[in-house]
Amino acid sequence: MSNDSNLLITGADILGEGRADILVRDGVVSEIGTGLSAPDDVRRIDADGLVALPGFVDPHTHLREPGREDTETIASGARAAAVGGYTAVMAMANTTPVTDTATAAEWIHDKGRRAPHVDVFPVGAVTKGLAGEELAELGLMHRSRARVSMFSDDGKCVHDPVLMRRALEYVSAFGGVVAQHAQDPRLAPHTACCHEGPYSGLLGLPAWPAAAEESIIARDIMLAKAARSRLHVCHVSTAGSVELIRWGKSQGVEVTAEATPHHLALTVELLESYDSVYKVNPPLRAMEDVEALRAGVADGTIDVIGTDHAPHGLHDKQHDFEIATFGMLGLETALSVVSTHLVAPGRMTWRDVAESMSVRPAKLAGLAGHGRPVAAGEPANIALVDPAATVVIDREQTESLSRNNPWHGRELTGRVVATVLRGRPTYLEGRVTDLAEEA
Ligand SMILES: NC(=O)N[C@@H](CC(=O)O)C(=O)O
Ligand SMILES: [Zn+2]
Ligand SMILES: [Zn+2]
Repeated sequence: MSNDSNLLITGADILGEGRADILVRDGVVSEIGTGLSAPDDVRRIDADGLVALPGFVDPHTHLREPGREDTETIASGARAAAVGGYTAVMAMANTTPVTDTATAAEWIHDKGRRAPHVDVFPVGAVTKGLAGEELAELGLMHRSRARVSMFSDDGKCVHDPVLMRRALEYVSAFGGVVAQHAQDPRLAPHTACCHEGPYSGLLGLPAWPAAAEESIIARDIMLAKAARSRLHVCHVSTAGSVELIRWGKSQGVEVTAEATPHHLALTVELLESYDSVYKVNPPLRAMEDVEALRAGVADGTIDVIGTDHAPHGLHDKQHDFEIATFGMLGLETALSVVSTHLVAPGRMTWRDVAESMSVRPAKLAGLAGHGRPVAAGEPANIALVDPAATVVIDREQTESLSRNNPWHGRELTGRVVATVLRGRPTYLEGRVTDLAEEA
């Protein structure tokens, strides 16, 4: 009887550094070499011309379950993740109800384990109900079955410095990390939706100044330093933020940072269309910010690339720009955007992509079975990428339940061809694999 987690991948270019076959037994890489063979009943993937990378780990995904299952479920988000080459995703806490208790975290964790296409891990809220007033049960979430070690009020900023300090101190006891959505709510209130600069004036849209992000990052770096704790900065968007993080690292502060594919490629000029698909938090910035983010990713100041996949329904997006919801899809297109804007121009190697999309996000979130090298003895979590393929993105061709795709109609270079989770293909030949929900 054939085991569906046995696999032979032939002729893959591992990290873009040399061709080899990859033999998988019982979900684990058993051998890497040339001319490997396997019994006839073992599934084969011909990876001629494809680059093999460790399966991607998204440190920042919004699934909308529980609460808005019309826009994304754990299962649909998991399928979209498989299309994008992901084998693990961190599910943000801003669901309804919020993931702010051990019970809620275990619910996501258990449901995530049954989603067969990707490993889903809950992020815990920092404050109860994301209200920014009282710490959530951080310790209980960590000691629960879900073993939460990453905490975030993402969507909202933990703006009270005393609360932020306590959160950092609290999680340092168990090596946890606080992931901050850096937005000072006085400098950039919820109405702010356009990068402050010539365009906010020209378009007459409420301005979101760079200082609203940078002042929180500067403050949090000082708090993390004093607490000797770990700070992660979500979706960094300005050149000044990159400078601050570079400085924090040079001081030995344990600060990590994330950039999204959209902030690495798209700019504020797109808001001229008033198309709400471009409305996102933090907002699309100027080209000099994009350049600084790219340089930050290339030199490792920005540790990880996170999608901030944020599905929204038509009814929430189809409004005037100022009242539409914030956020854009990202899981299915992330690799293609990174390949087009960073790998093809020579700013990043495939090894660098493996670091920022798999190895470092897994470390950040404390995931043991992910972000491991493609090597014998390691779990067979692998993304196979065709670096030469060009794709024209079509928002209707998606596993997501939402359509707020800012890449619609754009041509990108490089795409995921297959995703393997513990030896089982979750995505192959342009299709998500039929896998039964686990019991
Ligand atoms: N990025 C967004 O614009 N939206 C996110 C929240 C967030 O990441 O801040 C969402 O949950 O929709
Ligand atoms: Zn956010
Ligand atoms: Zn987010």
